[in-house]
Amino acid sequence: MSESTPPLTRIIEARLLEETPRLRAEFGALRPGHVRSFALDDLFPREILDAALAAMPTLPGMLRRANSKERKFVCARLDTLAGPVRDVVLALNRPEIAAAVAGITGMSALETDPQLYNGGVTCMLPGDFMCPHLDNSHDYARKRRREVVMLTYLSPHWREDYGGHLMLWQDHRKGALQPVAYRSNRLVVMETTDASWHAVTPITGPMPRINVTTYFYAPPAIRHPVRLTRFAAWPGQSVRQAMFDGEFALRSLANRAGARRFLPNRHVDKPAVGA
Ligand SMILES: O=C(O)CCC(=O)C(=O)O
Ligand SMILES: [Fe+2]
Repeated sequence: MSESTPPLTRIIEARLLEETPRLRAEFGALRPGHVRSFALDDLFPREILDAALAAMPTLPGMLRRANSKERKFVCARLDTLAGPVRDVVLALNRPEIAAAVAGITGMSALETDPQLYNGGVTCMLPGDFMCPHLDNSHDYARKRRREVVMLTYLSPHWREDYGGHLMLWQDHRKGALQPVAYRSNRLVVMETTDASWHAVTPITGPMPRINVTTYFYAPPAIRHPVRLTRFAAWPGQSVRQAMFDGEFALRSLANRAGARRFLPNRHVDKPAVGA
């Protein structure tokens, strides 16, 4: 831990380190048909959580993604976040936290992403959801493979019957479902492999579901084919499945043809961490 470690990072790191043996057992070893994950509760002291919740961006300041695959608000610009929220985002995206997560998951080295590509604050409203999907596999430059996603759940007083739970499947068509409950002040780490399908069940409660997303990456020397984000329908929805498969095939084709170079990127305009 260096001199410049933010105090909030020290708090999160301490929580991870004090529960490492339990979390290591929960994450477990590679097993066919299983997505490895762990959940850590009571992450932040009450006053830090309250300050962050009170300073959340308003919905007009966020970007709406609403289609048949997902419905959510995301904040793509770190510099628009109020201090207490930015502090939380930055405290999580630190090498000390990546190292603690590496110690739990057994991954040899995990790196942070100064661009916070696809990361930051997400807000889902009643009725919002994310269909089963595989996240895309790399950082923005496609130099480093994503190893884990870290989800920090913040909304207070969440009840089980409010929905918004994370569902994991090793293979969305065959594997057994592994539910991970959305709970206030809970941190969830999940491996991001070619088979770690996951979804967020529709929000049925009366309040927004707030989450901070952080990704950790393997060092660039570890090569792996690029995978784009891929959605699947909920089991039994065959028409929607065909639609999603068609859309994925088109997107993959456009990607191979190099279309990405001509598309605007909503993430690179974020200031680097510490800048
Ligand atoms: O919010 C969650 O629990 C998961 C979010 C997710 O899977 C994503 O943003 O790709
Ligand atoms: Fe995801």
